Amino acid sequence: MPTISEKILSRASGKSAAADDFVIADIDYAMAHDGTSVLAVSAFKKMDAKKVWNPERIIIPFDHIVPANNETAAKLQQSIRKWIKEQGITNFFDVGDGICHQVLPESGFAMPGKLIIGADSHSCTYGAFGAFATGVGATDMAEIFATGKLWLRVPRSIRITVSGELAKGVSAKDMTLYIIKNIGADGANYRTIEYYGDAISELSISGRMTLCNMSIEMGAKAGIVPPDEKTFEYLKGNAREKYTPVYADKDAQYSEEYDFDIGDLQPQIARPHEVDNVSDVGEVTGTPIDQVFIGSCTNGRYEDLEAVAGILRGKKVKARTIILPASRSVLIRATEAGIITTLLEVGAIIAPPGCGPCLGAHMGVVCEGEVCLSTSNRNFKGRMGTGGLIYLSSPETAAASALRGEITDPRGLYSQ
Ligand SMILES: CC(C)[C@H](C(=O)O)[C@@H](O)C(=O)O
Ligand code: SF4
Repeated sequence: MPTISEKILSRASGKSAAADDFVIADIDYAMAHDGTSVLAVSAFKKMDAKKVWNPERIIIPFDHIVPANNETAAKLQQSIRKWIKEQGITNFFDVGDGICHQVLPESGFAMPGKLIIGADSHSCTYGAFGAFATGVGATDMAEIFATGKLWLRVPRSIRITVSGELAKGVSAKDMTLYIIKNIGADGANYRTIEYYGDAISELSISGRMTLCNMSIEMGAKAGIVPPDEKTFEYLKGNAREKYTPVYADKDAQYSEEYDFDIGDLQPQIARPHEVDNVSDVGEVTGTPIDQVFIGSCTNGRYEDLEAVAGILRGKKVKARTIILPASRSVLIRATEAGIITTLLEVGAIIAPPGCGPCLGAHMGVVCEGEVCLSTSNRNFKGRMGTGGLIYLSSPETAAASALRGEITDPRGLYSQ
């Protein structure tokens, strides 16, 4: 009996497909950003393709190196803007609009039951809305641009059930890091993770995006939260088109099943240089930090900035603190709520929406020996600058640590 992936990929390929089958699927939406569109367009041209299959189903947000940091980036971005015009692609989000994985959901492209492919590994974020969404390389994207189709092996599925209530100061990111610690960085290779349980239902849409976003950090092809009232509420007046929610059958076959209880969960930290090198914050408390980065497609949303401002309000940061809201609309909302003023007053730097320091591109690159606490999703060696050490945490832990200039447990900082 089918899982969510089997159902979505059966619908998209027009045949009844089970795990391990190969299918050629029709893509609902395809995304490439400034980084990968350059390669995808070059492959598209090499294939001698002339016109994209459907200019309305291609989405191109510029987010990785925005605004352009040098002439090379400016030139590449110029060439993609030109191609977008030639092709009549309407869903173009230029510099400053935000990170692809934030912009797509905000713009109503991430819908239950859809098959969404992005030329970016964190495209699995859209699983937070019940879509089957995954990342591919630029040449696969070129094939989609040309034909609207992609071959896929239908993934086996893992069922993860999470129960219990998160304590104050402990959030979706801690839950996510804890799951990664237990599953391991390759523990879900080429699987779809389906997330269930009261702790998942309790998560906000933003929290579900954090969780699904990091499914790739366990090797997963996709991570899906079955859609519920919160999903439908978010999509009201926002969804691009009609959608049909897809759920697994009761007796669906899972390759592995895991149960977690997060009732006693402590804030979690991923230590350098692996995402699954996770411990309770208590084990690293007091580690001096040079920089705090709050942002990325994992934790740069309004809810994250609100949590950070709640901890920092009226105080002063000791570590340099760089904040990039995930999108223009996050920045507008945070501005209107006074959060941006609060963050500026505490001594933080607000940079324009985009990926920025997350991948060591610009606006917060670290050097040899520097320690950065980041709310992003990867702490690979050298990612934010050669020789830099990256710890990953929740926005709450990042804020508390910024205040002290060392890794700090955020619990207990609330009513001071
Ligand atoms: C640049 C891009 C291809 C890359 C990805 O696919 O994930 C980036 O977004 C990242 O997070 O490392
Ligand atoms: S914010 Fe970071 S992880 Fe997300 S898409 Fe950008 S570079 Fe990749």
